[in-house]
Amino acid sequence: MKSLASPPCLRLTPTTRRHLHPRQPSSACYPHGRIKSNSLSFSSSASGFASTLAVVEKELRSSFVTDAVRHVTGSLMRGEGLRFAIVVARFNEVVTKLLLEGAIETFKKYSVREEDIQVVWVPGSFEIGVVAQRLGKSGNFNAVLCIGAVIRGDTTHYDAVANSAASGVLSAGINSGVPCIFGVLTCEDMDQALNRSGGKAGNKGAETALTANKVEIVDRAHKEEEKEEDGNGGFLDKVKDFIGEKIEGAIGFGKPTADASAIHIPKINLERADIVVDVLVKNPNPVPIPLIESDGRKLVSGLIPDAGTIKAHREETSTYNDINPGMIIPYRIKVDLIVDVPVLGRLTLPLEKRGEIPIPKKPDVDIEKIKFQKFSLEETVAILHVRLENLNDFDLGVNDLDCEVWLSDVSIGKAEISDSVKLDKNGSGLINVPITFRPKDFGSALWDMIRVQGTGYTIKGNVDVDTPFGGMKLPIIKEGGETRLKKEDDDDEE
Ligand SMILES: Nc1c(NC[C@H](O)[C@H](O)[C@H](O)CO)[nH]c(=O)[nH]c1=O
Ligand SMILES: CC(=O)[C@@H](O)COP(=O)(O)O
Repeated sequence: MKSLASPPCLRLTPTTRRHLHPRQPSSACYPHGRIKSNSLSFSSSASGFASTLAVVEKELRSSFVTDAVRHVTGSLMRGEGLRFAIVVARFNEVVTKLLLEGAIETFKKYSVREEDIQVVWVPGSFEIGVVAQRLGKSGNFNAVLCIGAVIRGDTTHYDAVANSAASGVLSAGINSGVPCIFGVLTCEDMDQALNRSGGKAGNKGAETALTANKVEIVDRAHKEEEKEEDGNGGFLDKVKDFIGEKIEGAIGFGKPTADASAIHIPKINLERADIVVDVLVKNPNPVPIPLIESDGRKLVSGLIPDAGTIKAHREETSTYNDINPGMIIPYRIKVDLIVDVPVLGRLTLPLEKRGEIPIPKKPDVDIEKIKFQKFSLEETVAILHVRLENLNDFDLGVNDLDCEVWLSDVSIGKAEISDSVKLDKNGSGLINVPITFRPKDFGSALWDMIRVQGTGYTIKGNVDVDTPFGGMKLPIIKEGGETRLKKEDDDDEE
């Protein structure tokens, strides 16, 4: 069996599902200034965390330091619109404060807006990873800077803290899908640390900010998103889904869904089938979302919702050779709709529908008899009693019939009906087709033939039928049949 690879015609009918998630105040999304503890994703529901987290949360509630950020002004270009979190260890604060200042100074140079920087203090470098991960997963930041200073003491404690900080930051990046930049100094002594926090070896905090602000970090995140739109369903797919759920829950932006809700076949014959697909796009967001394109083929574009229905811009034709009555042709429709959702960004909504189109067998046709109502050389009016037999395993509704009729070898004219008749599956039905002609035009042969009681006939034409799969025009033909000729008042039941 062959399959129609793509739909000949797409009609897309998106509908709306609005206000499922009431919009939250925007501060929940982009907090700035002194932040209320409930505006973060940290919550008391995180009871599964070790007691260290309780310490961290206490720190968080009491110690969001944003005053320093408030002093950051200016507007360069590159970092505008990027959002960063900075997790800073309070341990060795004399050093970490300088590192933080260096980081913020650098953001300032890169035009990151103060309201787009969130500073979170944690007790020590050991706690940085867990908080960085939660900030990364919040979906609110392009990158998370991790700042700390581990300075060797007398015991091996240094190694434990330094290694844990490094692996914690690494895990945070991997688990959240958001770059977590390692800005934790690991020094032999305080001198080394001060040299690296604005002293003669520079400021590692500033370098960390630079790394976070580097275009390739942000770009890399975008590229990964694009890859995800290929529908690979990889790691980033999951991350994005996760973020999507979080954001949906938190601020009301959610992933739209698309489904092929109905398939119509408005026209089918032995040469061509038109398939129309109704696509239902549900937009759970409180704002319209732009539908960018579908499958790179620009089938549709517009806002969902806007006026309600978005029409497909083009048709596609697939050729399927050797269509024969009685066949069942499988089809598969595959379209990727791409939408732009606030906060979540570009999402691909893959759409696939499979089905089967049966090609009906044309009805058998027979002129059972021809009854003459008016009988003269000038004008003869006859009723053709046409029996149609449905050879299919489904009902047919006959809506229209047009045909040309030959008696013997003489074409007596065209006839049509616009009555409806239902043919049960494998059943038959009778249609009365009126026809008017002038025997005079056909010479005496036809006239003689009409006067006898039976004759050969040919009928050719088309019937418009309704099937469970849509309306179709089917050919009818009967060549050289035999029929009885009757006067109107003759006994019908004979
Ligand atoms: N010694 C250093 C620490 N130690 C503290 C730990 O980071 C952690 O807060 C504590 O063990 C509770 O879990 N932290 C640093 O940042 N730098 C150090 O030199
Ligand atoms: C970096 C540290 O772990 C340090 O503060 C611990 O010092 P000590 O090894 O002397 O206990």
